[in-house]
Amino acid sequence: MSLTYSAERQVAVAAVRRACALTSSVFNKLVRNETLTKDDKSPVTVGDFAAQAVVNTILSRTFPHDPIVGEEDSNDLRADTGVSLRERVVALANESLTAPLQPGEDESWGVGPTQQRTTEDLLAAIDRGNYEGGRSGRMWTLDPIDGTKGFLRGEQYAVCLALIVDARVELGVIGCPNLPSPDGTRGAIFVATRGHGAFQLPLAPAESLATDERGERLRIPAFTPETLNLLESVEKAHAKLSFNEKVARLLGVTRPPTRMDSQAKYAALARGDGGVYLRMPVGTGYKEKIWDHAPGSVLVEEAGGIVSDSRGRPLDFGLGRTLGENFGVVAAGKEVHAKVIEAIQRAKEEEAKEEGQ
Ligand SMILES: Nc1ncnc2c1ncn2[C@@H]1O[C@H](COP(=O)(O)O)[C@@H](OP(=O)(O)O)[C@H]1O
Ligand SMILES: [Mg+2]
Ligand SMILES: [Mg+2]
Ligand SMILES: [Mg+2]
Repeated sequence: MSLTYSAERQVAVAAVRRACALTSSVFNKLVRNETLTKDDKSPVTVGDFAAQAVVNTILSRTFPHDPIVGEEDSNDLRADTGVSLRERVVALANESLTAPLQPGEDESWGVGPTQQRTTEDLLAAIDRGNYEGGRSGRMWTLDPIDGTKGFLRGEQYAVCLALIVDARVELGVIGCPNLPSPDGTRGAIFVATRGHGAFQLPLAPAESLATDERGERLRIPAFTPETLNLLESVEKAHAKLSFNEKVARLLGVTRPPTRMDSQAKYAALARGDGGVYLRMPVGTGYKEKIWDHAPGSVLVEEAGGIVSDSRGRPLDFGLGRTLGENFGVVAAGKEVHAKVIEAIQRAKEEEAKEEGQ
């Protein structure tokens, strides 16, 4: 029987919930100069930095020896020009960390309000995410805001945290503050532990909810070509959407794709809102990051699906901060997955012919 990782699950869910509350409140108050452009030209906001400080601080209280592979680092905040940003990040992180005990939190796991932290404490907490990753041992991987561009547009984004042990993702938590539910509300949290299923929980649990709440179990349903559709990125620079069109046609898909930012795509797939997540490289040599796929992959696998690269090879989380040699990502239910891998091969042949003409 696989381990249940119940302490890790409790702590990770609590940390992601606190970070989601933080990012939601930041969005409503965000001003233009609270966003920086990183060296790779991608945006990062005070919300990304503060959420990483909060999650890493909470993780480090209960698991002080676990290394963390986090997306952000404090270099830009430490630079002189970042003074006001730095102060905002510190205030936001402290507000979140010192907030009273939340429903669903269990102090016996070391989860709950903490003392105010100094600026240096919080910058150091962000930099706890500097671990290089690797094949052996325990490590966490954190994307404090996945889909920063979606976050800035007021659309989908996710706070994503996973525990990886010996290169295998054992636990994944994805908080989606803006994800709509059929009942008209917004926000949900998705949790999966390897061997123990995938679940959806309320983002903000009711006061009465027991701390060991399991939530609603998720299973990917069966699809026909008529009910199938693709889940894909909003950002054209992140995935080759023209290739997705070819694959959809070869699969006989008639419904238009659902475009959404972040690992909310994996969450949507796990609960049956869309049948395939397809992400093909745009051809710039970009290597996918482990924090963009670790929690989503265990969630979909525990919902009965398969996650691989576009050639059908397993994603390798043991190569460091990136997925290294993997080429693209395909996530889907078992039957659909096999058909997609086949369709990708045919789409590649078509493409080669077109290019040869
Ligand atoms: N050229 C590129 N190709 C593929 N993914 C990219 C990319 N540039 C950035 N990304 C990643 O795409 C993620 C968002 O995924 P999606 O397109 O599914 O919304 C970003 O996460 P962040 O927003 O956390 O930086 C970033 O890591
Ligand atoms: Mg980013
Ligand atoms: Mg990301
Ligand atoms: Mg991010």
